Amino acid sequence: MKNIIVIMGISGAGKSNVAEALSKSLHLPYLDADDFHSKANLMKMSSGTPLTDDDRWPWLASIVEHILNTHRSEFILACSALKQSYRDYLSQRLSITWVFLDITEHEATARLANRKQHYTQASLVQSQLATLEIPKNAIKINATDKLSSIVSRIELQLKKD
Ligand SMILES: Nc1ncnc2c1ncn2[C@@H]1O[C@H](COP(=O)(O)OP(=O)(O)O)[C@@H](O)[C@H]1O
Ligand SMILES: O=C(O)[C@H](O)[C@@H](O)[C@H](O)[C@H](O)COP(=O)(O)O
Repeated sequence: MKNIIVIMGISGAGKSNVAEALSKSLHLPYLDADDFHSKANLMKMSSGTPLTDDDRWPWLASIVEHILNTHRSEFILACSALKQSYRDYLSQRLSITWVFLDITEHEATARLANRKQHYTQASLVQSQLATLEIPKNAIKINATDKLSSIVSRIELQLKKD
């Protein structure tokens, strides 16, 4: 099975930033689940409407298919993976190490309000937190630490596992 490190958490937790930095540090390819959303999903999120399970299943399926169809055997993936059922689905055909970026509503809302050129609305943070089922089997990281400290901590934990 392909080995994937998934950086998960709500919108604004820092998934894309952390996944990109970790990918550089570990010299592994990086994928962002954001790039796999359909136009309909993007329009929904742009208008501040939360996605439903029905919106997310085909999206998650397309990510798995993409990974299985590439020749690389290891990836870093930034993906919200908010519910345990989504994580179970991704784990069916991929061997996954989970990294959970933990962030408060206040901090995530402030970050999204400042983040430019992105479709996600800060108003989605509440529904993202309501949907989030905190993983039990993840490397848990305080998302407000410095990016370099986050990357070092993840690398340390990966060595222990
Ligand atoms: N560790 C961090 N410290 C401070 N700001 C951060 C940190 N990680 C991410 N950010 C900022 O927070 C915003 C959201 O980060 P991003 O990686 O896009 O999150 P996500 O992919 O989870 O939505 C961006 O503007 C980013 O620059
Ligand atoms: O499952 C979802 O509701 C979405 O995938 C969401 O969690 C994701 O976070 C968006 O793609 C926004 O993108 P950012 O996470 O990069 O803000």
